[in-house]
Amino acid sequence: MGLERHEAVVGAGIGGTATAHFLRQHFGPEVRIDVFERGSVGGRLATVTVNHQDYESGGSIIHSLNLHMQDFVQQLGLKYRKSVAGKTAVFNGDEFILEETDWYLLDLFRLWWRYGISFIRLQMWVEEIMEKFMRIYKYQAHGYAFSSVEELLHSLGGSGFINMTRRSLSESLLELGVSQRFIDEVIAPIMRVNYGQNISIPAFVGAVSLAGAQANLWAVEGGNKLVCSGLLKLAKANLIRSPVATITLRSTGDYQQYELTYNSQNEKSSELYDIVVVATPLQQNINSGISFQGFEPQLSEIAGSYHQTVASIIHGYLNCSYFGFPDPKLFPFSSILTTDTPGLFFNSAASVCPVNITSGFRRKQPQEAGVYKVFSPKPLEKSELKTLFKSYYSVQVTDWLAYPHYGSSQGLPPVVLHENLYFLNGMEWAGSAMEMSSVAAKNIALLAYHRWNRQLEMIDQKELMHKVKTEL
Ligand SMILES: Cc1cc2nc3c(=O)[nH]c(=O)nc-3n(C[C@H](O)[C@H](O)[C@H](O)COP(=O)(O)OP(=O)(O)OC[C@H]3O[C@@H](n4cnc5c(N)ncnc54)[C@H](O)[C@@H]3O)c2cc1C
Ligand SMILES: CC(C)=CCC/C(C)=C/CC/C(C)=C/CSC[C@H](N)C(=O)O
Repeated sequence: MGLERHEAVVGAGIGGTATAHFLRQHFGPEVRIDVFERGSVGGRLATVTVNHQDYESGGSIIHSLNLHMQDFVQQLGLKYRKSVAGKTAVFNGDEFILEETDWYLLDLFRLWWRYGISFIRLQMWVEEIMEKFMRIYKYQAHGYAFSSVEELLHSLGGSGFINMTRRSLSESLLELGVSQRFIDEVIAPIMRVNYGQNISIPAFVGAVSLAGAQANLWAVEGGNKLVCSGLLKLAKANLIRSPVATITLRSTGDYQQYELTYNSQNEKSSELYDIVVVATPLQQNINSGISFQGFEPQLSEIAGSYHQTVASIIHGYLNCSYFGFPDPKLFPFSSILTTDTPGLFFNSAASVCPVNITSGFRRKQPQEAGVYKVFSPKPLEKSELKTLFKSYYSVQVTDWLAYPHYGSSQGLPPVVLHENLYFLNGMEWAGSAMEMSSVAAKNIALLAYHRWNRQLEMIDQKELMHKVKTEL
């Protein structure tokens, strides 16, 4: 056992890089932090280049109340990129059933006319959930940690939050008094664009998705993945660009460490660590390539699968006729959502802005060649591309195992895999978003710190609302 503590993070997405940053914050300058990455820093935060400009192909939008992401951007001296306004419409395969106009009051009136007060009920529901969710920042600022996702959610919203990870969104909304028509025509299209899934997903992730459809969204100038490379630097972590193959428990007397093996320049290398955080999904269809050895009993397999979503970035001319607008000059929408109509081959299509918006930037008009992002459950066939686009210059396809296939697992995965071995991505099973991984990262750094120092009173404390009010 050396004097210097060694800590490893597997995965350099936003979850892994934020973990490295928070580990440094809590454990101080003395520890060595190695971050392993088998692909690109950023993971599911990635860009593709079209016509000399970069566009987000993975995680793209951030909520104005996502305070960890905000804090990272400020600490790293990065800039906010606000989205450029545009109008949205909902397409059912034949026609637009809902169209946004230039007039806010007219839109409100139309919503009321078609759906009654469903949209007000929904807005209040999302606001209430957001308000409770935001308690996490206070708890984490006071140093409290949670040993499971369930404990964390319970501390924020009691059994109500736990139930929301088990009940479907549609059931919860119907109970709230939201109409079936509103669910089919508004909620389902939002779930399709954000998670490529339907209204049977759990209510909690449904609420996260609805928060992601609010107006106050932003992104990082230059690309969201800049946060990941920035955090690695800020953490003074060593980036090891190799896939981790095995994590083996090694014991010397009472002292336990984890040996990580990896390939470095075609040679097998290994290193011992005191604390390890796995910051990548471990579900079978993701194929992380990590095997766990020497654990008695063996670590159980993490159940569930990840959902395929294909992001196609297309440079071309939208076929407005397909949407019932023979004259593209009259096509007013920048974002097209779709209903859950059998046979509809795409989830959404939207004109997108590059990650660097210069002043005076304007969206391309539909009669001009523009850059569009189409989300679909499978790669688009040539005939489907020709349906959506009159003609195109290029198509860049990123075939993601994007987020949990909600409903493919009962319960939420564990955070603690072994004494000092942690798993970050269980949090995505409550809701997958950059901020959820960041919250999980802060939680694991605090948890690892308190468990290492035997400060058990800082873990899974009850009545935190009251405690943080009375603490200095
Ligand atoms: C198309 C798409 C759109 C999205 N849109 C949004 C959005 O608008 N807003 C939002 O907030 N969220 C969005 N998300 C979700 C968000 O991107 C993810 O929740 C988040 O990026 C997950 O980060 P992570 O670090 O937890 O995992 P990942 O980004 O998956 O990072 C895991 C990393 O581990 C690496 N790895 C795996 N195995 C090994 C190994 N054996 N050894 C070493 N490294 C390994 C991987 O290469 C990867 O880089 C979107 C996701 C997708 C796919
Ligand atoms: C964690 C909380 C409280 C809020 C996060 C809200 C948020 C930003 C959700 C985004 C969810 C998501 C996975 C969106 C994917 S698609 C995004 C966008 N429409 C696109 O076109 O890329």
